[in-house]
Amino acid sequence: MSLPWYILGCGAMGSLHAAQLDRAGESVIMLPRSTPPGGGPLQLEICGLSTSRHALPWQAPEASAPIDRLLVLTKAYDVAAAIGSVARRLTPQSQVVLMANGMGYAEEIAARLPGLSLAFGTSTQGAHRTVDGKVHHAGLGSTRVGMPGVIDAPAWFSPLGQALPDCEWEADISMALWQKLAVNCAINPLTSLHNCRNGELARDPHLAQKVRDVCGEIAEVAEAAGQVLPDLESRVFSVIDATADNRSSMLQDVSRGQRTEIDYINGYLVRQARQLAVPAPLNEALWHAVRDLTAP
Ligand SMILES: NC(=O)C1=CN([C@@H]2O[C@H](COP(=O)(O)OP(=O)(O)OC[C@H]3O[C@@H](n4cnc5c(N)ncnc54)[C@H](OP(=O)(O)O)[C@@H]3O)[C@@H](O)[C@H]2O)C=CC1
Ligand SMILES: CC(C)(CO)C(=O)C(=O)O
Repeated sequence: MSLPWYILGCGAMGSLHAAQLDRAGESVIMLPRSTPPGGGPLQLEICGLSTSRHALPWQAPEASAPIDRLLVLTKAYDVAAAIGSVARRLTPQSQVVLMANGMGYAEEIAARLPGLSLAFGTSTQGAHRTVDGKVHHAGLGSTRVGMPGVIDAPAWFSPLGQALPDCEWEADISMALWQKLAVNCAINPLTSLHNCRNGELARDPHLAQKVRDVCGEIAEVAEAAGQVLPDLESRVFSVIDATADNRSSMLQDVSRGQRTEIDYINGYLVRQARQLAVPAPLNEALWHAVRDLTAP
């Protein structure tokens, strides 16, 4: 058996990934931020598109065992603090895989913990926590994992690639992350502000034009940052089609009055645009409008 996979962020996606690794026979150790009730193994029940039950070992973040393989599945705004809570257990040999939506948290980690080996994942699986404490597997999807500049999959990736459905090493992860950023920059704030499902962004001509305008701004910022994004608009519309019935994760956060990931989505794009002196007024407006929606 390979080294254990530690899971930081034991919510919907963390639980789903833990279950998929456990089903594949991998050793999994959960890192919940508070002690699970009863103190015994952490009980997980997955329902929906896949069903299984798991009793998984867990450790407090401040335990002392070194962490060799760490999968981080918190929200973007919690990534740096969550990794900080296990920083003493990480070594230059540790492999950290960051799976949150958005961009910008890698820079926060590099500033606080320079020298960590970071890989990035992007997933189109879907999951949410249910009121009775289960995790509903709501969307089959694929996962791409990679490290900037690393073309071939390193050995540590193999068990992860086999455990998660349709999970492959991505030779150009920077492009994949920019493409996912563009998808989230266009779909998430517009669906949140117009309280609509993803598909409405293609059906309503006014919203469809906004999607095109957001994509245009992103393509220019990305290009100034050295990242060409071919066919961006049609890729974003394909995701809108494929997820037409979804309520985006941001719309769900807004509906529950929870913090959104906007600072790491359109907010990240605008910070890049400012640094590169490229105008991005529409992304800036969307960033502020969504922040206003959830302002205390
Ligand atoms: N859900 C989905 O379908 C998809 C989600 N994503 C992305 O995956 C990421 C995770 O999303 P999701 O699973 O839905 O989010 P959840 O809110 O369900 O889970 C986040 C988890 O992170 C934990 N957490 C927060 N801060 C810390 C910390 N400092 N230390 C340890 N754990 C911490 C939370 O703990 P606690 O339970 O104590 O609050 C919670 O369990 C997001 O970036 C999201 O955009 C991407 C694709 C699809
Ligand atoms: C792809 C999309 C837009 C699906 O809803 C998503 O990633 C999200 O909701 O955060």
